[in-house]
Amino acid sequence: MPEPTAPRDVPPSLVEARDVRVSLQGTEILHGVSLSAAHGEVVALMGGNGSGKSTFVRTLVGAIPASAGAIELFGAPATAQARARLGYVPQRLTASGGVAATALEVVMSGLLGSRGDSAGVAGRIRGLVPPRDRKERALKALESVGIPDLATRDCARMSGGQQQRVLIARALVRDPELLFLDEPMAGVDLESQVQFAHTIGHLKEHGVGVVIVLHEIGPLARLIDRAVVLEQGCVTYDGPPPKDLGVHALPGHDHEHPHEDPPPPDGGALGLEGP
Ligand SMILES: Nc1ncnc2c1ncn2[C@@H]1O[C@H](COP(=O)(O)OP(=O)(O)OP(=O)(O)O)[C@@H](O)[C@H]1O
Repeated sequence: MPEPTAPRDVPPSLVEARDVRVSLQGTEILHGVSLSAAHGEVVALMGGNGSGKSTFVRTLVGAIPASAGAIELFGAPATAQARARLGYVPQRLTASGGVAATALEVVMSGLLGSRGDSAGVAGRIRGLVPPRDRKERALKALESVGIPDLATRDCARMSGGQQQRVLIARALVRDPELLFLDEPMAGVDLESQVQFAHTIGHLKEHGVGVVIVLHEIGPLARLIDRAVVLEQGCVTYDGPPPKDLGVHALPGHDHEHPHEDPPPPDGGALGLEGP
């Protein structure tokens, strides 16, 4: 008799969304969108303005309900407890929201209501982060995005790039296993982008999954495992980012470059149309 086959040790996807539909104010915005990300995988979510990227991310993190489809987190249907294991940096938010707060305070606010300690998820389930540990963890998170020296600086007096880093630190302080970032590079200078790429590389090495909305791949090129492209609420591409064609051939690249030849009428290698 043959030996029973041992189950294959395939780790579940950190996020698995299947045929997700979302309607906002009576209009269907997402028409059956699927996406997955595994441990250590960096997935770029791309597409033109209004294609549904932010709506999709907000649905995945539980900010908007899906009208149909399935969302699994860590191999099981998404629950509030599973969502506590996520990090999320929304689009175009200023770090302090106009209220005077230091970087340290903003990052520490990421721990309010979260459960955790230095033991990570296991600790999160055991209890709240003790107040005495919060400052230390917030400082470590600021260090990981390269701005420990700005800890006591008022966020309202920081540059856009610095504020963006504070918000990323606020997401990281929760020790997320899966991170959603909505256009974290928008309005951020090249130095900050390089620092940001370094942070993402570090997370990737530690098995964190990252879903990141991008228009420009920039310094992240070497870290991105897969690109998923949305067009009018549907996925039109899901595969490796084309390596040999450079940033300008990537889906979602909708900036004009007058010094370059116009894109081919079929929209290039991925069959995407320009703006
Ligand atoms: N609260 C809302 N109510 C109704 N429609 C909305 C709402 N939020 C977004 N939409 C619409 O949903 C569509 C997708 O918007 P979304 O912000 O998800 O696109 P996006 O791909 O993230 O765009 P961008 O690249 O400009 O950020 C757009 O047509 C937008 O007008």
